[in-house]
Amino acid sequence: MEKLIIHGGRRLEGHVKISGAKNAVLPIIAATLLGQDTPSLLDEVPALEDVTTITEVLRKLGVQAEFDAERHQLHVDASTIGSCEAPYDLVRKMRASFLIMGPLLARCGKAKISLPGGCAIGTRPIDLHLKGFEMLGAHIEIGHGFIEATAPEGLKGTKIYLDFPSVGATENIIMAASMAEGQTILENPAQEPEIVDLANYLNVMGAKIRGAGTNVIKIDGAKKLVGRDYTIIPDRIEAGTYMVAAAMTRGDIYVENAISEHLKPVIAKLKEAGVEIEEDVSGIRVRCTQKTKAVDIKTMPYPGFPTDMQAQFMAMLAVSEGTGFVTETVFENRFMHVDELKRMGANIRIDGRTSVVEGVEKLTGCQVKATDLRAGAAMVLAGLVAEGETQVGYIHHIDRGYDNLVGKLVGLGAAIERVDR
Ligand SMILES: CC(=O)N[C@H]1[C@@H](OP(=O)(O)OP(=O)(O)OC[C@H]2O[C@@H](n3ccc(=O)[nH]c3=O)[C@H](O)[C@@H]2O)O[C@H](CO)[C@@H](O)[C@@H]1O
Ligand SMILES: C=C(OP(=O)(O)O)C(=O)O
Repeated sequence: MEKLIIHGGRRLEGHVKISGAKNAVLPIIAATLLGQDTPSLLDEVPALEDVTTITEVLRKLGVQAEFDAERHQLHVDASTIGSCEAPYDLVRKMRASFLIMGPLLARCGKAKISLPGGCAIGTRPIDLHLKGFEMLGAHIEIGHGFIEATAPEGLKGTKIYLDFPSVGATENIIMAASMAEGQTILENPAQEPEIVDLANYLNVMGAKIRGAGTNVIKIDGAKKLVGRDYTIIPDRIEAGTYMVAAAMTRGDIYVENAISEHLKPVIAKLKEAGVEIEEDVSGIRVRCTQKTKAVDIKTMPYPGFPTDMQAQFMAMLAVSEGTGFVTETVFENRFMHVDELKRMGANIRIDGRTSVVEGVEKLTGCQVKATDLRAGAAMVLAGLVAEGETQVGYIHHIDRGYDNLVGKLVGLGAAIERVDR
């Protein structure tokens, strides 16, 4: 089994370059399905397992898709689509595969996709996606583990209010509505920077989307969208993870490409913890000279504190001065890392949706597992400051979302290696 072996206690310093955002590139790759006539060339595509998986999904649909991981470029020619069906083996690997439903419905008037199922962090239903498709005029049938959506007469623009600002539902609805007849008004959508990136790409393809990033999005359906070149935004969660690494190791890291506008709650909380932050147009410098102070965090949809940074902050709080409260409101079961951190000596107790983290003097290295992607990142961060050796297993979760994690950390002076034993 592949593992990461970390020897803790090294101060991290230097430059790290942030890759393109996983959560922007996945919906954008799904959106390439809408591009007729000309191919799309996507730039700054991170080399991640999730990118490989969604590229395979495109190929299963009969679309030409080539990923050049060295150049970080993905070439997609969706001028013809051969199939509208996504099988379980691929959707199971990555829930974001479900994002092809909106584009397929818009482009082909039908889609059959395996039900994604739950995952470690929660049941993650897709009711809001389906409600949106139905309001746009699609007929939905569920059976034999598949969801089949059809709209033989095409989709029609309408007003849709989302009960919760779901990121995936917002993306799927925008993509479906971009080729619907007439106007769609989406109220209470997600406002994440990745939604704005998707809308920008769709607009470059010929869509008419206004208001992405605000609480109302208006989409005027276009007759046809064409493939276009596009560059993906930097990954704010990857950036935030290295910022926490600087804070925990009392290091000094320049996080190149990080966009401070996208990281406001993370920056605010790091400053509150006593970390020095300097922002400029090319990135963010993070310096820490003392033990961090405990802070409280509560995850919320954007622009609130991101749930995808909760586990990494928990690792930091585990070795901070004082007691911090971590409240998770977005996912119902995103505390799997607590037991793993406890194995390393952390003092954490869970009380419903809140974890109470009492900082300890030191963590000690041991064998732990990455129970999900960000839990895995938290284990690596804890390993960077733990006494002795930490072995992190189940690292396929980490490969889903961190491009060259080991290389980037080694470049900053960490003692970390990937082994297969
Ligand atoms: C590929 C991608 O971009 N993944 C991100 C996306 O996931 P994802 O798009 O799955 O997250 P959502 O915003 O949809 O989910 C947030 C909450 O809404 C619930 N929900 C969602 C849809 C639905 O139809 N019904 C429903 O109840 C979910 O179970 C969850 O509790 O946003 C999450 C929240 O910021 C991030 O943690 C993920 O990294
Ligand atoms: C939960 C995450 O991703 P996904 O929605 O792809 O599972 C994440 O990026 O932390």
